[in-house]
Amino acid sequence: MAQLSYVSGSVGLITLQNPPVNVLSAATRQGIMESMKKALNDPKVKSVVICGQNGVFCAGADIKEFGPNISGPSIVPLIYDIEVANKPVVAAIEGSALGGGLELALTCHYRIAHSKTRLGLPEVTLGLLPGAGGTQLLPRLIGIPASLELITTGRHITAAEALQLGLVDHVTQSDTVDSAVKFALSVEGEPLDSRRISKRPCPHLPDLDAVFEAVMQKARALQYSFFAQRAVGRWSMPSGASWNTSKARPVHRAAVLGLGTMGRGITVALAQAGVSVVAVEIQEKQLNEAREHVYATLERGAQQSGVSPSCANITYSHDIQAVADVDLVIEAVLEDLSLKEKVFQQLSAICKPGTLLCSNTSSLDLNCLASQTKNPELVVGMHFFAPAHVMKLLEVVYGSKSSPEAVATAMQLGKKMGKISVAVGNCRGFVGNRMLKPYIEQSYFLLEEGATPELVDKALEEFGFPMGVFRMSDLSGLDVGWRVRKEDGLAEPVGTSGQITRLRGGRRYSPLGDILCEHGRFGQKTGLGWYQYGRPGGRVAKSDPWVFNLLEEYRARLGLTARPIDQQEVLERCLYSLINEGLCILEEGFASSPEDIDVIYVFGYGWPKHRGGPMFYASMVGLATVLERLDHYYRSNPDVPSLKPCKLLRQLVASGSPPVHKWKEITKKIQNRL
Ligand SMILES: CC/C=C\C=C\CC(=O)SCCNC(=O)CCNC(=O)[C@H](O)C(C)(C)COP(=O)(O)OP(=O)(O)OC[C@H]1O[C@@H](n2cnc3c(N)ncnc32)[C@H](O)[C@@H]1OP(=O)(O)O
Repeated sequence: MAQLSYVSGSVGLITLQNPPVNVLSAATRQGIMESMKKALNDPKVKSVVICGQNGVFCAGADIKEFGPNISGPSIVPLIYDIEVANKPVVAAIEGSALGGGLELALTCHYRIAHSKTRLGLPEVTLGLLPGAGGTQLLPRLIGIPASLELITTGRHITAAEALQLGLVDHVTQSDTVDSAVKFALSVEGEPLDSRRISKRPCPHLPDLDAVFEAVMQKARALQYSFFAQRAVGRWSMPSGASWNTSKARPVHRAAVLGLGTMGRGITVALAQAGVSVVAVEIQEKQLNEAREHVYATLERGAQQSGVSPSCANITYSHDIQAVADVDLVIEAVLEDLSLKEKVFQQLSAICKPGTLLCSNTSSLDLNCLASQTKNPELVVGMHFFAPAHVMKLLEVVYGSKSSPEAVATAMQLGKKMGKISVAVGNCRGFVGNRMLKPYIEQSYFLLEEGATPELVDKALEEFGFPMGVFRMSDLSGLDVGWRVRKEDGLAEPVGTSGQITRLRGGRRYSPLGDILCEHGRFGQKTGLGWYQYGRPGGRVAKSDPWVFNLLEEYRARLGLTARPIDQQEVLERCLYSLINEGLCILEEGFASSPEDIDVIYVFGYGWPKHRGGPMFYASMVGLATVLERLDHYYRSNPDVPSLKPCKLLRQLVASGSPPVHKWKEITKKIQNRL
């Protein structure tokens, strides 16, 4: 299970031999112990290299051995013997060094890693803590903050990151064992005291309490998120109706109308949930493409999950009459009010009595759609997020006439589809997209004032978003928002000369996004947006000098002087304006609790889970701080209403900034007064 051989005259090479990933079984530990003893007692051996067979160093403890009766030698004396050895011991790390495998490497005096190696302490993912020295050695080598992060998340890191952290001494692209042997030869006879990690002092941190507090905050945010996720299932409506008092109807057969990207994803999600689906698309070509796409997606999903595909659950039609006998219809046609109104008139005439009519609209007024039907109480929004069969979030939107039973049914169906469903009121953009508006608006204003897309995205990505606002906009398509702005009468042609106006209806407006669209730059789909992607459909964002020139010319045309903008300003302006909008939504009663908003942001908009969500984050930062910063920015930007702190924020601060779960009392008081 571990073999000692001799190489290059004076190097004892110990090879772990426990395929496939050289776990530290009893026999392997025994083998390492005996080989080590032999090598250290052999006067010919001046240094030792430890490596793993078949390109893998060691994946840690043998998980199969876990239990009350572990046999074989304990790991602790084994690692102690390596560290106190009077000959240099070098770990030749390739493949994986995980858990006990990394701890074994940490007891060696030097670590040489191949560039493709992954390292980590994943014990936490198995409900354990590193017990073979990792918690003591790692902080002494790479410091407390980085160690805490690795130990509490179990994250695997690359060799490059390990080198940067000081976890390994050298990274090689060539043969790892050869490199380690050469390295061992070069350090033979050198003093080893400074190489014994356990002898090093733990690095002193002046702000140790703050570091631990930050970790505790993360833990609090994750615990909050856990309960928030469960709380949203206990939905309620301003009328007082709730999950407690409303019964969902069974949905055995559903229809999806319109088989574009969203309709296809919804069809897949329904079929996977075991619901029989009638998929309707009036355009023959689009219908055939959708059928193939849905089939392929279901096949792929079945292969991954090991269950049989649910294609038999779906029938396709190009005739809207096919929806006549379903229990529920989800309309997913183009985002065009007059088209959707017509569809709702037709559905109301065709469907059997009692059929629930749902719209996947992301922004249109649900009441307008409901007013086209004979039974507006049966109309609700089911706002899915793309790709609909993957994304966890579903906003269930109730209009002014939606019945509690209709909401209960949509919530229940969402649950059956594996979604985290949140019931929200019918305001423009509902909850998620409404809050996104000031966030995007601020990012444009920051560009006007001197920032670059890179600077803004970096700040947001370091905060924890998977993508900054510009990268995200490029991914979702810049033309989508442009179409809405044109319909709203906001986007006007800018051209290359003449006056650019930055005011619309008395409030500041940035036409930067419109200018990009006028140049045909719609984001990844056209290969050009805020970044360049090499080709239409390209995924890798690269800085684009064209955008920098555009920003310079734009500022010059408007007489704006670029100023330095730091990450803190980016975060404060983008995040606090988004938070402020969320508080307005609570104040107006379109979301029933801060947890609803937080769950929407974590599961639909990439808000980092360890920061709880925008409402929880605001309470962590301190509501008084958020208020003070918004006041500050609003004073210097009085034409930007989204920076004006809302009544609820002022009221919360005046009430001593209570914790999130107590906000409801204050929201109720404000709503009663309205
Ligand atoms: C005495 C103990 C001293 C100290 C104790 C410290 C605590 C620990 O070490 S806890 C264990 C920590 N390690 C892990 O969590 C690693 C888990 N493994 C992996 O992450 C991956 O397997 C991998 C090492 C990254 C390799 O991935 P891949 O190449 O995709 O192969 P797999 O199919 O996942 O694995 C191949 C084969 O090996 C089995 N296996 C992997 N790790 C372990 C393990 N730690 N214990 C037992 N078995 C392991 C895996 O089940 C596969 O086996 P099959 O029979 O083919 O299913």
